[in-house]
This record gives sequence, C-alpha cells and structure tokens, in this order.
Amino acid sequence: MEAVRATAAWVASHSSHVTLDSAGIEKVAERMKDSIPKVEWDFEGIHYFDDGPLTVQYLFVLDALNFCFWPDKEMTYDHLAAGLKEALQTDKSAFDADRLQKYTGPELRKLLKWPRPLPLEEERVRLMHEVGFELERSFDGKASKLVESCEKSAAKLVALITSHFPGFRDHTVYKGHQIFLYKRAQIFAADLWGAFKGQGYGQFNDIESVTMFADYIVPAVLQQLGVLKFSPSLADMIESNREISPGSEEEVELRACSVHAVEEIRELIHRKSGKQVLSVELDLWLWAFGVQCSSLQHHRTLSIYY
Ligand SMILES: Nc1nc2c(c(CN[C@H]3C=C[C@H](O)[C@@H]3O)cn2[C@@H]2O[C@H](COP(=O)(O)O)[C@@H](O)[C@H]2O)c(=O)[nH]1
Repeated sequence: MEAVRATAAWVASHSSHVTLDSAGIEKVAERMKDSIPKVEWDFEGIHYFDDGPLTVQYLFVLDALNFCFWPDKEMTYDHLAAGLKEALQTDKSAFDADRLQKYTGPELRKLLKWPRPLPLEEERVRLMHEVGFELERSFDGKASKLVESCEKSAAKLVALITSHFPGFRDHTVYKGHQIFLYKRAQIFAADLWGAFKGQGYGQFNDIESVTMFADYIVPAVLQQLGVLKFSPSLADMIESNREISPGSEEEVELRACSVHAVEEIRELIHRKSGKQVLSVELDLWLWAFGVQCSSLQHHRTLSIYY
C-alpha cells in the first residue's frame, strides 16, 4: 500500500485538472479532529455475516464485483450486497469455487433478482470465473485460506490478491509513471476488518496502511467539501454526465488526488490533536455521507476497478 500512497502523491504534485485545496483540508480536519462521526460497518444492514469462513467467501465475491453500478440508473452497491446475501442464505454453496466458475450472465442476474442485464455483465461473470478458478487452484477453493495465509497483514493480503487475481490489479500509467490504486483489493481488507470487528479473519496489525478506496463517490464528496477543486473543463464533464475515459489524466487525477487528500486530512488531524485516525474510518464516513446525498454529481467512467 506504500505504492498506492507514494504514486497517488506523485499524481497530486503533477496534476493538471484536479487540485487539493489547503483551506478545504483544514476545514475538514478541524471538523473531524475531536471525533470522526462513527459510521458502523454495514450501517445499511445489507451484508451477509455469520462470523465464519463463508462470510469471507461472500465478501471476496462481493468485492470482486464491487464496481461500476451507475450505468443502470436504478442499480447501487446495495443491490449487489443484499442480492448476494440473499443468494447465499438460499443456497449455502452458491459461492463454492466450482460454482463460481460456471455462472452465466442470465444466472448472475437471476441470483441478484435483477430484471435486466447488469452493467458490464460479461466482465462481472468473467471476474467471478477468475475468482473461482484461482481460489480452487491455489487456496483449496476458500477465500478464508487466502486470508489466513496473510498472517494478519492487510498489506500482505493486498499483495497476494493482486498477484493471484488479475481482475484486482487496479493500476494505470499516468504521464509515464505507473500508478497503483488497488481499490477493490483494499476494500476487501477493510470489509473483513469492519465485519469481524478487527478480530479473527478481520484482525490486521497494519490496518493503518490501507488508504481510502478510490471510487466515484468519495471524489465527489471531497469536491463538495471544498477539499478538491476541478478545472472548468473537468467540472463541466462531470456536471453534464459525459463519460471520462479510463486511464485518462482526468480520471487518474480524480482518484489519486482523493487518496492523497485523505492522507493529508489524516496527517493534519494528527498534527492538530495527536490522534491517529485511519484512512479507512475517514473513507467510510465520507462514503456514507456521499451515498446519502441524492444531489451528488459523480464522474462517469466505465471501469472494472471501482
Ligand atoms: N470509497 C468507498 N467506496 C465504496 C464503499 C462501498 C461500500 N462499502 C461498505 C463497507 C461498509 C459499509 O457498510 C459499506 O456498505 C462501495 N463503494 C463504491 O461506491 C460506488 C457505488 O456507489 P453507488 O452507485 O451510489 O451505489 C462504487 O464505486 C462502489 O465500489 C466504501 O465503503 N468506500
């Protein structure tokens, strides 16, 4: 995750379309310095949890598919989380590694009780197959084995996931430099930590190394809070819902500057109050704020990474 921090900082210092506003950072840090409003993991009550290895399997499948809902105006992350939960409650073997390798688009749709093709459905199915195949090949079919082999290190978990599962390799090239964001791999570590309350499968001795998860909600929240400023052309693209190409300067800057901004907020809170807050905690607060704000305008990029 050091690579995520370092390369996001590099983008922020070479950025052309997105800038960090120190007054905005100061305002947010001041507001958060005494306490970050606590947002409970699963505040929505939509996730599967049974305190055991099946929960780990559920979260891994969930985060393999946790991207790009916006092309369907009615679909959100909640539909995926709740749909997969219901599927598992109906059939405990629904996410067995051999079954994961066989789903078709229409079957996944049926599993999620979604009446029409899912956004990027073929990619979602391909990624389910990849997860099933590689879990079977290297981890006895069990995501819990993958987690156990990381010896309570979130950094090791992210490294292991990105080396075994190409679909989680959320990186790009920006102005000639390789940039790492690893949103879905990191959010899996954070989901374990949140769901298991830092114990058992969710115990990570280095949870502070996880950065925020560069999605399409948090950059928009940071802009609304005055932490990020967009160039007029980028602001116009977002306001008019024009698609931004994956890997474009604008897209990379939106994501990387968000990672860097959250790191800056965290450091400032530490300087002001001596408190060590986690980027994960800041992220969850920002994200929960964003999804409850119906007027939030976010950028639109077709991507399997977020
Ligand atoms: N940065 C960040 N991004 C997050 C999440 C989560 C869910 N985390 C769970 C963990 C515990 C809680 O109880 C949450 O349920 C989803 N996303 C992203 O949002 C987008 C979906 O938006 P919309 O189309 O409006 O549903 C999409 O890119 C999705 O990948 C998060 O926590 N942080």
